[in-house]
Amino acid sequence: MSTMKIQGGHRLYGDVTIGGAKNNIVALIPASILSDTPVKFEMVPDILDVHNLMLILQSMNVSSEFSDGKLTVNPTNIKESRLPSKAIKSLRASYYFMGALLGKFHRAVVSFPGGDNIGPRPIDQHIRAFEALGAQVTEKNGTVYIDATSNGLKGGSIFFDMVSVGATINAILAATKADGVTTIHNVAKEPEIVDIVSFLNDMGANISGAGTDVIRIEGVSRLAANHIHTVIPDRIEAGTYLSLAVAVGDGILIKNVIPDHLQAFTNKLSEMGVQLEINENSIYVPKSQKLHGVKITTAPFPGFATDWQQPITPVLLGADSESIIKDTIYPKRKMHVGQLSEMGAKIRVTDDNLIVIDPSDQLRGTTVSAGEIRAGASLVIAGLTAKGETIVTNTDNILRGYDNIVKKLTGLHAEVELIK
Ligand SMILES: CC(=O)N[C@H]1[C@@H](OP(=O)(O)OP(=O)(O)OC[C@H]2O[C@@H](n3ccc(=O)[nH]c3=O)[C@H](O)[C@@H]2O)O[C@H](CO)[C@@H](O)[C@@H]1O
Ligand SMILES: C=C(OP(=O)(O)O)C(=O)O
Repeated sequence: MSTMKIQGGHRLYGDVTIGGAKNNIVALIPASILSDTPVKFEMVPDILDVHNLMLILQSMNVSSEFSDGKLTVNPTNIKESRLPSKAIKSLRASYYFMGALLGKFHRAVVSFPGGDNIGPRPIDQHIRAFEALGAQVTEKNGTVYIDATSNGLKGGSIFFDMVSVGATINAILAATKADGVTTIHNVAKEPEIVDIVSFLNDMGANISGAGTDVIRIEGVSRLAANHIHTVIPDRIEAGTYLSLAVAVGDGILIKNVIPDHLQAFTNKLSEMGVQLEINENSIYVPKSQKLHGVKITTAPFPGFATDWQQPITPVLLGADSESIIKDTIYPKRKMHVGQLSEMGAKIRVTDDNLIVIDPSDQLRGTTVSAGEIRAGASLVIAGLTAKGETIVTNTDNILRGYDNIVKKLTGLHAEVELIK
């Protein structure tokens, strides 16, 4: 595990370019095994999740090459094989191989995924989707066995109990090559879902309704990549740099963003009193003046993302009144709270799982641990605002999903160092 050393208390300035979205590429890579030809992506973030997905591909005899933000995946010699459980457990999105392998071979054997420690993360809705398509699903010793080889994979109707990004994408991956028509109700509408559908349709899939509550899929037998697919900008990384810019910036331009994907976040910043300059694909954050406390309730897209609640917390510590965060998606997602308290933040969790943030004096640097990716982002921003040195341990959790973070921070004149 690596460690990050931060010398806090300096104002930051300049510009930063947002990379491709983690939650987009981690679905696109498993989806690429459905193709009958090599697939190319650009604007691929250099994050540990991508490298671990490449290891999983390799175990299936799928070659991949990654350099300079360009990734090629060649699934033409794919073989069914045992997937490496260490890599599978290193990230959440390895569960997309369930849907992708089911679509490709009509069966899949995949261990339970890993990912962030943010409270219970069941996969019952994914399983419900596979069963609705005719698969039999069993679980033994932490491994999920999904099999539709006896009667084939057939289109069906899927009704989700709750809106789930992962279950929606897994259902799409499985149904794309199933026999007949599938309708999926109560689906997630995140931009990453709209993009994966556009990637699959571009290869010959027949999927409509992405971005609405119901997706309809007419199965096809062959997919072939015709174009290089560009990964969409990471709206969570953008929210992280927006937070940093408000917390400690003297004028920061955030480039390569889709402002529409950020509306819930930028609206909250405006409500706090931040005067953002929102352009077509960039946002300028001037030095902030007085900030007001706000109430935040996380929700599925287009609501305020759960993945933003921790990065925005150090900004709320600098407000002139109390703020309250209610995470409806992951009510127990609070790994940053104790660590921020160690730095002197006035922050607490109530019995009913609200995070209450009071105006706090200047934080002080100390050693804290990045319990998960967004808690880690929160601590990095806090460390940049704090007096003295902050050591963030367990930074592999941050490197799972933040592209070139040290380079980007030093580009903004931060004093940050990664110790491997
Ligand atoms: C790789 C990826 O894209 N990760 C994102 C994805 O995770 P992920 O896809 O795992 O999250 P979901 O959208 O599935 O989870 C939403 C809610 O549904 C619940 N649920 C989900 C599936 C299921 O079968 N049963 C069930 O009860 C979850 O516990 C959670 O409370 O969406 C989350 C919510 O926006 C984000 O925080 C993650 O960054
Ligand atoms: C929860 C997250 O990631 P994952 O689903 O990959 O664990 C996240 O990106 O904030």
